[in-house]
Amino acid sequence: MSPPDARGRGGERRGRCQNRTVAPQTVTPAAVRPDRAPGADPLPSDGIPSDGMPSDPLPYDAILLYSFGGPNGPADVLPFLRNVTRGKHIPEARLVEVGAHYDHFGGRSPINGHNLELIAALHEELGRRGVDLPIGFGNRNWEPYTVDALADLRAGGARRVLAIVTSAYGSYSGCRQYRENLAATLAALAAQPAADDAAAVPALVVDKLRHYFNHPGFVQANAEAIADAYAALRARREAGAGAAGGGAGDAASAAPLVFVTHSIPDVMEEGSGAQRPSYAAQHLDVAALVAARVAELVGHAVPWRLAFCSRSGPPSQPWLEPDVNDVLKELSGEGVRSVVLSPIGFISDHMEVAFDLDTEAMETAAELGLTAVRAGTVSTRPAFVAGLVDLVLERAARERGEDVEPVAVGALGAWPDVCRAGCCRQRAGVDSGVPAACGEDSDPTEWTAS
Ligand SMILES: CC1=C(CCC(=O)O)c2cc3nc(cc4[nH]c(cc5[nH]c(cc1n2)c(C)c5CCC(=O)O)c(CCC(=O)O)c4C)C(CCC(=O)O)=C3C
Ligand SMILES: [Fe+2]
Repeated sequence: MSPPDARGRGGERRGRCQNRTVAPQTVTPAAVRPDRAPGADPLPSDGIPSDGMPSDPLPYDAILLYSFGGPNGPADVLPFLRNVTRGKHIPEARLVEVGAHYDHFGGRSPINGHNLELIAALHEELGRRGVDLPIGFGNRNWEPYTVDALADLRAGGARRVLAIVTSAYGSYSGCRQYRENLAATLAALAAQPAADDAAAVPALVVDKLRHYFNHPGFVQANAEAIADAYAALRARREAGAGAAGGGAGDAASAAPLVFVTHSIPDVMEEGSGAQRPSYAAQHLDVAALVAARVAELVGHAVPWRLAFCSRSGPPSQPWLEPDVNDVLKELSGEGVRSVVLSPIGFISDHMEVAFDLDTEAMETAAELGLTAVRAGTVSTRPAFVAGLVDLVLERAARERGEDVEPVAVGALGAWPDVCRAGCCRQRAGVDSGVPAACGEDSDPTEWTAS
């Protein structure tokens, strides 16, 4: 295997002082707590929601699971990559490199399958609460496309749709990019039927669910997945303890927790922080919460840090650091023998997780002689799914004019239902002029296809 520098990750960027580097942190159970009273947990650990959450979805008559998309077979890989990178100044060599990641997995991404599983789980949880809503599935970059999903929902009678974006955090990539694509989709949808009988086509209004990284369901599901990973690590160390000698279980307890998320360019990080705490600040907040909850679940403090993966763009452009592979080297240099990796930036095991973590970072760990266990994503864990349904019903209640407080944990507060003017620009302070739906700075006609 080639060294990490040859893979274009880390080498050229090390020591660049303008890069944002997130410092290592340690948290004990007492150090960081959710900012709510004990006993007021709206989501108990079994993931079954609290009493008192209304179960009326009106005014919404449909949900859209709105995601990134990924190739469904080898022939899709290059056209998908061209869709993703159009106008983004990603070097051609990077496209070839990323295309090869998909080749390792039969030319397909697991992302669409995972999103379909999430939809099934959402249907089940809604059903448990007596709610029957159609859920469409649409992607920004590949089939099934959002325009078809919304056209289907409209044909089925939907008039007001709540979009659940599969990105938990706010940044251009996880927020405004989705809103820009949605505005374009709604414009296309509005144009589509006009040729036949415009007057007969009802308006379709689409709202977007607020970011949910600091919702208790997301925090709880991540903590449970990490606690499972610590149990797996302990079992592995104990299985090897005969050869290695005593104390292996203790070594597993002390294993640091490395949270991993998608890197973004520094300018995008600045843009994400213009109206609300930035992308990196959101991750640091939720990481502290999750680590505190993990400490409760596993019964000991867990030292943690935040690392980044999946950097692209030219080497001259600074992106958030440190890279996960560099963090593994650093930990190894500090004498650490085992680690838990938690892909807290992603809600399911798609290609970034399958390749950048399970393949590449695991190779780095193996080279260093580190025992590494990768925690699961929130995926269809009950706490996460119930949390999303709570968020949908909570938003519906507010849209009906009811006085329902948005639920959030941590220090940053709930994200606004409607994005603030100028939020999550691609470059801090630069208005690209591209219309974006579902924001205070959106023209209302941009989230209405009529
Ligand atoms: C913050 C963030 C998320 C999390 C939020 C969210 O979930 O939306 C995310 C998710 C994803 N990113 C994905 C794939 C890709 N991202 C790329 C490129 C980029 N991502 C960026 C950021 C993010 N990306 C950025 C700043 C770029 C540079 C170009 C640009 O400014 O847009 C490229 C181009 C090649 C490369 O450069 O790697 C690909 C192929 C897939 C699908 C994986 C699959 O197929 O399973 C998913 C879920
Ligand atoms: Fe990406």
